[in-house]
Amino acid sequence: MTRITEPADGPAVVTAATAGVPIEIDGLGRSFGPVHALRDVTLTVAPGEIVALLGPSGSGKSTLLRICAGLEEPTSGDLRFGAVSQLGVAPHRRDVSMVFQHFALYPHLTALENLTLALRHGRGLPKAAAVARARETLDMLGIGELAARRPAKMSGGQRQRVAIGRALATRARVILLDEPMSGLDAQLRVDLRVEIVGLLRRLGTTALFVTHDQAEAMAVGDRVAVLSGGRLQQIGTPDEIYDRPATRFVAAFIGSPPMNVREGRWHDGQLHGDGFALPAPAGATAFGVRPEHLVLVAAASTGSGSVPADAVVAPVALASDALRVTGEVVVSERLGAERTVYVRTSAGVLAVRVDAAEVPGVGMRVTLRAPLSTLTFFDAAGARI
Ligand SMILES: Nc1ncnc2c1ncn2[C@@H]1O[C@H](COP(=O)(O)OP(=O)(O)OP(=O)(O)O)[C@@H](O)[C@H]1O
Repeated sequence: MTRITEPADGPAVVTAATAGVPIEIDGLGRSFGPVHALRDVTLTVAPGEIVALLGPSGSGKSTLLRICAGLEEPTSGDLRFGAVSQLGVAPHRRDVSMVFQHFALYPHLTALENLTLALRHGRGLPKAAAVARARETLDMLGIGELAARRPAKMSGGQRQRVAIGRALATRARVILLDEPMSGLDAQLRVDLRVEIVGLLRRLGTTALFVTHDQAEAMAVGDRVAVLSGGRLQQIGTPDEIYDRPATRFVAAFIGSPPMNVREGRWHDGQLHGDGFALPAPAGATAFGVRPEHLVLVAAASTGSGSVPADAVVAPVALASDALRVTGEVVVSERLGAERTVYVRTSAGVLAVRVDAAEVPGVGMRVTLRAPLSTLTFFDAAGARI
């Protein structure tokens, strides 16, 4: 049960959590004619857990969310909230609340009235209780001063805060958020996501959060579910998804820039490709290496002769290097404390993450190295070996 207390020195706060129910998505499929929007998706969300649904456009994220909301029926599989199947249960009979990409606030109502209406009609609260809950929720979101304002007189960020407030105010045990912050500017998105996560945690609501922004998914989700072509590629904590991608798709989708992936042919214990040959497990058809695992060593040729190959001292013993390619720096991008350097090698253009203090200039000849322990191998079906 959620409990509200009123501290002497501030707005009401929710002190107890665990209001959420578990969600079991069990072999869900959804076809639209020949289009398989979802294929055999199975995942469980724990009570109070936030799972981010991440994938490119058309991967099935919204369809999965709409099935959870009851706006769409699956073609196969089951959906349970707290062990109770929701198939055939009308949206308004499900204990869910949804936040859409577009605010969908009533334009003729103030912020307070928008929330109050949802609580009176959606949850059947008596007027006084609905107004009190609405005010408290606006305060929790730091927008109490907007209570009397209509949507037309709010900024986009304020409108979306009110829309999120309306969904959270209902205290539904499942909250579904469909790209709730797209359309807002970058800084506002970061601020708002911190607030949303904080609120969801305080309320203990089970949440599914759809986004195609991987940084947002990794920041918001206790776990991230990566979808591609209607299939669940992997579900795991942000660390698991990043450090141990289950498939080649996840490896190349997560990370900025993502993992460098190169194809080859395996024989005699090695993966052979254009410009490389590596010791590799049997069945490997591709290897991947994260940009931060490549060690960049200057190998420039100057007018007076060669610079020593290890002019930039690398903390990796040469003998253990599985990968060693040479090339030329083609782009160098400064990103805060780090720099991403793109190097054209015989194995194609590889992205390398270096400390911003290291400045390999464009046109510089460099060697890239990586020990075997940092390489990931994939089989012909794209699964990690
Ligand atoms: N009502 C529909 N009728 C026909 N096809 C549909 C319908 N809804 C979704 N689809 C198709 O199902 C697939 C998945 O769509 P969905 O909207 O779930 O993807 P998404 O990952 O949410 O994409 P986006 O990030 O662009 O919103 C797409 O190929 C889409 O065209």
